[in-house]
Amino acid sequence: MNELINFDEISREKWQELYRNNIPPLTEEELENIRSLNDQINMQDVTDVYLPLVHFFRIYKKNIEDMRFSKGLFLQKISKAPTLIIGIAGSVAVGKSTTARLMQTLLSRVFKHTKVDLITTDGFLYPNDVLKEKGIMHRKGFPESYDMEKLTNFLYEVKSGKTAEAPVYSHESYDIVPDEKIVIDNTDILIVEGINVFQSPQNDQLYIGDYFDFSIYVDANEENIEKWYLERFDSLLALAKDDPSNYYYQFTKWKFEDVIALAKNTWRDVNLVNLEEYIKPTRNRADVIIHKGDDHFIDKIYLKKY
Ligand SMILES: Nc1ncnc2c1ncn2[C@@H]1O[C@H](COP(=O)(O)OP(=O)(O)O)[C@@H](O)[C@H]1O
Ligand SMILES: CC(C)(COP(=O)(O)O)[C@@H](O)C(=O)NCCC(=O)O
Repeated sequence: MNELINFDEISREKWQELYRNNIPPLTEEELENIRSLNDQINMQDVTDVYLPLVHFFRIYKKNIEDMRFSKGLFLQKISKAPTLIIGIAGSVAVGKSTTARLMQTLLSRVFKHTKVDLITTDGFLYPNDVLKEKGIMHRKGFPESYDMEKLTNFLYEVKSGKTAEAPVYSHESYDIVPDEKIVIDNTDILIVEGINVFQSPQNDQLYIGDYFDFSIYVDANEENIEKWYLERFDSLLALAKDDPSNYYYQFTKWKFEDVIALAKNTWRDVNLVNLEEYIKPTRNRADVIIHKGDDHFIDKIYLKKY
């Protein structure tokens, strides 16, 4: 069975055509600002793909606001608008963080006076000492390596309008950063990015999917993602070369072919297995799938039909 049967496949050309007329263009200066914030982004992707996506999200936003208003009339109680939460999922190294940062910038520009925050779910991984104690250090990124109850409580607090705190993970230390927190307060839109955002509950009470108002899955073929994983591994090594406190520093002393073998094995034995078993099966829960081809070029968009 085609697992994407529930989606309309839209080519990049058609997508940009569909939405072009509705889009107030960003100024050159605004585009330049986005580029300086995020040098990975191809400006053509911004105008052809991401701006239409932001405007598509507007439909969801309006729908949610109308529903809240109507419910308020029925209940004779007007409540404060809850934070809208956008989930962004996909494989390790597919480019979720890059997409999430770009969406954050665009949303806050297109919806003026809107506070848009971003957190990543790797902050909810158990710290390395807990993973070691549980004997699952080699399973980092798999469902059991996350404190899903903490993540669910965090999302509940955000939705309830309380001040909420998210822990922070660092690729450089390869661990949770002790005592560092991201504080979410009075946020209009929160983007939650991570490999596990559409995963199933660990018990019947918890389902984080209930908290997402709009969801995006970043997709690509496995050969490309492996390539991007290896390139990122390389960048992490380059960053680490003069910093003994960096987790990747140790590998900068290894022979080149041994480092490549380590990165390839980690991809094959950990991240690829995780992708096939736990991440890709959640793809059809997204409202929108962004499909990337070679060199991160977005070639197709899939929209959920029902
Ligand atoms: N649009 C893009 N163009 C070029 N490189 C990109 C793009 N998106 C991501 N990358 C690169 O691909 C690698 C993985 O991206 P990242 O955002 O870190 O992935 P994730 O958050 O999914 O693990 C990084 O090296 C990043 O610089
Ligand atoms: C911490 C992560 C699970 C987070 O994923 P990401 O933010 O890179 O998508 C991943 O980067 C990771 O460390 N995986 C474990 C195996 C490895 O060292 O790549």
